[in-house]
Amino acid sequence: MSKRKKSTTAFKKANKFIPGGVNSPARAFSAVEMDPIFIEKGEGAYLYDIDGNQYLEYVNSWGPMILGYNPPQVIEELEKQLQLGTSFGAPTEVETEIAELITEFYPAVDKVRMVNSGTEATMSAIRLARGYTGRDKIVKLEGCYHGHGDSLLVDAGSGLATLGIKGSPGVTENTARETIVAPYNDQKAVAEIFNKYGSEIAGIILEPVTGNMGVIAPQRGYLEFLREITYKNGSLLIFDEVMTGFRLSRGGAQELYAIEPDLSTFGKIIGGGMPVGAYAGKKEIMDYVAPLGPVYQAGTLSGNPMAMQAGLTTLKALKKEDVYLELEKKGQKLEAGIKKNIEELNFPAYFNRVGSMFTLFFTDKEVQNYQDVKECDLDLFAAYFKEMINQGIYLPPSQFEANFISLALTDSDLDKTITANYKALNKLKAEL
Ligand SMILES: Cc1ncc(COP(=O)(O)O)c(C=O)c1O
Ligand SMILES: N[C@H](C=O)CCC(=O)O
Repeated sequence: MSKRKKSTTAFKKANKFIPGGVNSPARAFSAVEMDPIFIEKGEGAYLYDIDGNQYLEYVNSWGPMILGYNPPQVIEELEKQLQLGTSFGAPTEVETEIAELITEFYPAVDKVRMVNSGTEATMSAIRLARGYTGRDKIVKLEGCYHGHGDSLLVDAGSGLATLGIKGSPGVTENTARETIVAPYNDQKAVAEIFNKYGSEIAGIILEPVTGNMGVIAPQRGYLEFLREITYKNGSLLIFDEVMTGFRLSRGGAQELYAIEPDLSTFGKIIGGGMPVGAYAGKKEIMDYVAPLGPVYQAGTLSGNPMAMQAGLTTLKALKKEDVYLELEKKGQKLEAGIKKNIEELNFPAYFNRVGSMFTLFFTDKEVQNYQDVKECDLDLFAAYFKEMINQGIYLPPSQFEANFISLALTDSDLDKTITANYKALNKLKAEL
């Protein structure tokens, strides 16, 4: 890998004017003790930095770029919209079109409210759950990340897990007290919380398949259990599908596991690479939102036409018949290759994958919850990251994140990744 001198200079300058030099902590490369790489452009499965280096990449802008970078059909629609105007603060037909398309694939969804980020989506869903049930408490699961809304910044994954931040100053004790945390995949812990607080719980929010502590699938029966206990206690089940929506299947994790939540949140893919979020659910609950209902939520740029066009075009591309089969095939190939490497080298690593999301955990144990991820060898992860990036493979720079497979990846890209993975593990094995 050639030098990254320009990135280093750009990072130094950015640090003068931007806290930590980045506009989101997950980008800072803190856990891998490197300077972040400054990007010039993306094309298909590749990113190009300002020094002219090319990277085969698995971050997908943290999930949205399922079609790869710069998909021509999305660019074309964006260019058309650009000529018409970038924002009107008034309704456009494309907002209804995308909402209708979402309801087509999500039987649990009758109505959709668009916002500008996943954070806004989960924040608004929590407010709605509280307003609708007339209750204050929320249950969240350890290691799940739902953006940076106050109520959900407790034992969260992603950047907070990467930086070892348990909560955040600025979130009042009273707010944090209303959020009760349980370990992921632990039915007993949730049952105990409902035994104690059942009638006070507005809802439980979770990533149905986690990505923000790395990829972990729900154990058999776990989501069914959550559905039943919320139903019995009059609480809402909220699936945060910001990452998994239109990613694990067209109908997200709720289709994959055949569970209908009361509220769903979306983001990432539904904006096709433009800033977006959405919360959605059955008519009865969604009609509780203003202007029909008393729960207030608004946004100057909500339903922004550029974001809606990029999102709608992306979702239309994902309607094609074999798209998810193709993603699954790519996932299977990568999984088989990496697992073979681990086995051949007898390397202490554990591979989790659901559809086009995967994580290689640096532990010899099965990974089923946040505690298991925290016990991974994070130094070994950092060393692996460096070996991969030096071979031109750009992975998420934290053990507490998911890798994403895009449709732009070719067989030869996947072979290249498997070979790089072998070389990296082989080198690290010699140093263990
Ligand atoms: C599952 C999940 N929920 C919510 C969010 C917050 O989304 P955003 O970063 O767009 O605010 C993210 C990602 O950051 C996420 O992965
Ligand atoms: N894991 C986060 C979202 O999915 C990463 C994005 C961010 O916080 O910048």
